[in-house]
Amino acid sequence: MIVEAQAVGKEYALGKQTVTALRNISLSIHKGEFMALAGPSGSGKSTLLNLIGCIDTPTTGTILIGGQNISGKTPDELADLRLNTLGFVFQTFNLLPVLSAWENVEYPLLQQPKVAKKTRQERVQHYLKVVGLEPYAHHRPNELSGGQRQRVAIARALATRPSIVLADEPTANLDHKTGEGILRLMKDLNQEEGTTFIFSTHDARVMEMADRVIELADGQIME
Ligand SMILES: Nc1ncnc2c1ncn2[C@@H]1O[C@H](COP(=O)(O)OP(=O)(O)OP(=O)(O)O)[C@@H](O)[C@H]1O
Repeated sequence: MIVEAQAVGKEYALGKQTVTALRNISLSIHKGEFMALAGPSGSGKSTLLNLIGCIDTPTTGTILIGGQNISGKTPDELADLRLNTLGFVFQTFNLLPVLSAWENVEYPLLQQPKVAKKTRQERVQHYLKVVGLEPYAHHRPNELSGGQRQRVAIARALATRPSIVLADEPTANLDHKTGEGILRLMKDLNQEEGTTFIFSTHDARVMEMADRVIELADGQIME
């Protein structure tokens, strides 16, 4: 199993109140799975992705990534895991506005000292090509369309060769045709490189392409 959640719960403190976002989630994800998390708004999809992505920690229960319990890890070890094992595509893309498409994709690679300059440049070029953005390498995010920005974010998430890509609503904010292209691209990478994909979605096309759809409601997995 590449990802395991064991009886995971997550509560947020909101003023004096406690919001329960996830309750008793147990889930195993195989290496190479193309998996969708579905469910209504507020059902806990983003929360679960953030926990698997080590961006946040569960209130109760355990998450294992590649067999390793992440709650025992130091902040440095978690940063390392995020950098080397996980790729994250956020709904808002989170590109750095002052950097070009090329530099945005290169950025996480600069933090991998083991990747030599030549390899780094080949990787950036390769992934920009994979997402069809070679001609836009020197454009900044505000000089790109929404779909193009989304593709830069995907190239950036893939360039570090993560074994797991987490994507929060990868086709939201995109027109039908662009969304279809992005999905196809992710499915091809899944099949060619064996990358595990886990995404949250409301999109029926995404669910159709998935190997498995897990349905959340009110912070729980529906049977
Ligand atoms: N930082 C936070 N503080 C307080 N409550 C939060 C926080 N983040 C999420 N929640 C609450 O946790 C629950 C789950 O939210 P989450 O964002 O995981 O849902 P979602 O299924 O991803 O929704 P959507 O489809 O609208 O993105 C919601 O009730 C939400 O209001």
